[in-house]
Amino acid sequence: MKLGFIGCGNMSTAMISGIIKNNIFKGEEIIASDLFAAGREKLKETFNISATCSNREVVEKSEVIVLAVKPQFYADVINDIKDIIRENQIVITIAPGKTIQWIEEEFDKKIKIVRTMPNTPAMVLEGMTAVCCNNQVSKDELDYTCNILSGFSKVEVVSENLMDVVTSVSGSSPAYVFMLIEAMADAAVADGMPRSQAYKFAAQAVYGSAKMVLELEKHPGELKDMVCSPGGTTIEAVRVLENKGMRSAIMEAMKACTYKSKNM
Ligand SMILES: NC(=O)C1=CN([C@@H]2O[C@H](COP(=O)(O)OP(=O)(O)OC[C@H]3O[C@@H](n4cnc5c(N)ncnc54)[C@H](O)[C@@H]3O)[C@@H](O)[C@H]2O)C=CC1
Ligand SMILES: O=C(O)[C@@H]1CCC=N1
Repeated sequence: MKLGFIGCGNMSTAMISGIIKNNIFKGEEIIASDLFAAGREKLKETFNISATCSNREVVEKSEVIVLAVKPQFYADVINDIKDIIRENQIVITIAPGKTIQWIEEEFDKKIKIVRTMPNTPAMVLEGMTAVCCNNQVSKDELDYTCNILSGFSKVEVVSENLMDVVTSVSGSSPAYVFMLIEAMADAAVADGMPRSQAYKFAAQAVYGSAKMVLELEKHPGELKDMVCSPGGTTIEAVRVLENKGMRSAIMEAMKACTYKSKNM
């Protein structure tokens, strides 16, 4: 097996889906484990991968292993597999707050660790993943890992001290954006638009706006000014958003998120 996943939840599903769709690996080259049969059977049927209840089997059979369980289960999972992990295997972590130093200490041996922070837009192949690694990982091995991650996301190598900020700005941020879309749709519904149409209009506006920032290479403030006609409608909305503290609310929320990631 090329790739193994421990945990068959949301992130594993998103990652495996993209990796197979983009022909990085075939289903037959992937194995995944979960304590619960429902999760692993679903992945097995959907992607034609191998599935097992044994985390140790995943480690025995895989070149690269993704630890895709919640952070509070990392210690137990590592404890279960640490005696059979091999020096030539790469361990990919995706949990917030779990530093490379903490992971090395839990394994208690020299292993290759690539710490990452992906996000759920991976489900539609539009993820964003930050990556850093320990010095057991060679340049070629890091490139190989980044290529796997590129199956479902854009990938950028960052220094480890930015990983908590990454959690806030891309790992968790889809939740804030969904809240924005929900609020926009609620307002449209309040003014008479059918709900399904409201989600479509709100989501397409967010999607197109994000695309403008990425592709036009203009400052977001300039793009905002292009929408605001003098004496027009948009500046009225902007005035109310400033008055209600939209920017400050987002900054405070993200500071709380980063703090939590640092102190998990
Ligand atoms: N959901 C998100 O937006 C993101 C999540 N993450 C991180 O990814 C990791 C996975 O998150 P999700 O996929 O959302 O969680 P999830 O709860 O959907 O999936 C985790 C899976 O692990 C299984 N599991 C629990 N203990 C296990 C054990 N001892 N052995 C084998 N399997 C076990 C659970 O049954 C579950 O199916 C977490 O560390 C999370 O913080 C990272 C970026 C984004
Ligand atoms: O909420 C969480 O802890 C995870 C990490 C990033 C997104 N979800």
